[in-house]
Amino acid sequence: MLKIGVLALQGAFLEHEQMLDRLGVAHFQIRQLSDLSCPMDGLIIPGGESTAIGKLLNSLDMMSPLREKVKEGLPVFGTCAGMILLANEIENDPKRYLQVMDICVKRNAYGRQLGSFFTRDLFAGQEIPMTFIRAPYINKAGAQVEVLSTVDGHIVAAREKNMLVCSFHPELTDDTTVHAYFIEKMARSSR
Ligand SMILES: NC(=O)CC[C@H](N)C(=O)O
Repeated sequence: MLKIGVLALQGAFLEHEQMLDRLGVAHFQIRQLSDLSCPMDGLIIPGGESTAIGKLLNSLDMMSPLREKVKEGLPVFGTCAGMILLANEIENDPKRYLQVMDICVKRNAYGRQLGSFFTRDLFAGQEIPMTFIRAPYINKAGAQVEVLSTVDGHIVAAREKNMLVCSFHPELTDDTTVHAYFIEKMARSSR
C-alpha cells in the first residue's frame, strides 16, 4: 500500500493529511529525524513559514538527510513555503534551505498585506481553484523544469523530475487534482 510522509513541523500539514484521506492514501507525520527512516513513497512539505520550518529542520538535524532523500529520487510535493524550501535560490534573500530544485523563487511575491487571493486557472491543462496566501512565485526555472501553471504571467506550479511545487494551497480547496497528480503520476509510478 502506498504511504506518504507529511512534514509536520509547522504550517498546514493537517489539511494535506485530509486531502490524502479523501484520496484513500495512507500517510504519517514526520516530526523528527527518526521519522525519516520510515518507508515512504512520497513526501509532502506543507505551506507555513519557510523561515520557521527551515530553522526547525536545521535544529532537528533533518536538513541534510531530507536533501539526500530528495536527491535519491523520493517524490516530493512542496506547497507555498514548501516550494521556497525546495528552491535552489530565493530572490533578494541569502537564505538557502534544501536547494534541490532548479528554480529561483520570489517570497511574498504578491505583497505582504494584500497578498492573499483566490482565482481559478489551469494546472496541467485542467482548470482548478487556487488559493494564494502570501505566496511566492517562480521567477526563473531551469531547462529541466516543466511549467504546470502560470497565473498573470508568473509560474505558480512546476515539476522537475521527482519534485512538484505550487505557490497556491490546493489543500485548502475541495479540489483533489494536484494531490491526485502527485500520487498517481509521481508517487505511484516511482514504486
Ligand atoms: N502560505 C505560505 O506558505 C506562505 C509562505 C510564506 N510567506 C513564506 O515565505 O514562507
